[in-house]
Amino acid sequence: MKTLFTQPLIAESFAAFGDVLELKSAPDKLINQGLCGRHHDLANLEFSGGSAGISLFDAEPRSLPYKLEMVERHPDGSQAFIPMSQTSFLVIVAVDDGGKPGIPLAFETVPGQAINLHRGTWHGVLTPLHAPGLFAVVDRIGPGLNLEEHWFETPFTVSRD
Ligand SMILES: NC(=O)N[C@@H](O)C(=O)O
Ligand code: NI
Repeated sequence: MKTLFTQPLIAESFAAFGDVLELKSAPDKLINQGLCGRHHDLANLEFSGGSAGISLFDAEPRSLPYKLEMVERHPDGSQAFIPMSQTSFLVIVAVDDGGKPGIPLAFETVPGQAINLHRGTWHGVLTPLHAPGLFAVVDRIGPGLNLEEHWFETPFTVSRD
């Protein structure tokens, strides 16, 4: 099996695939009598032919090295994974190469980071690395499957080093 080595999740490296949700160096605006900093409008959300929904995913934590067998994509909408606890998780994405995913990239988040996958981005399913694997997920609610899967002929091994 080919090995994919994880890299830290950095907004610039991830920009082609999605948005990294994290605090800026300073808030865009102070609100609530100055007691809250608003870090404003951090993600590009799309819900073609449907509407935005918020769900809770209670996912089993995985560990590295991780066997990556498939990726999927949602042609009609974006999908955000927002941890409900200060934990890190694994983010797998891949470019599209003529309707199939290219060689995936593996990112590890740090606590305090969340992601929003752009509409149609090939990605691994939600993959916590620690318990609790509780996430809020913002994605499209609407008609149709909005899901395309790709199972690799040979799985990849995802490793930290
Ligand atoms: N299928 C589902 O709701 N979740 C996946 O889209 C995923 O990316 O985890
Ligand atoms: Ni998904």
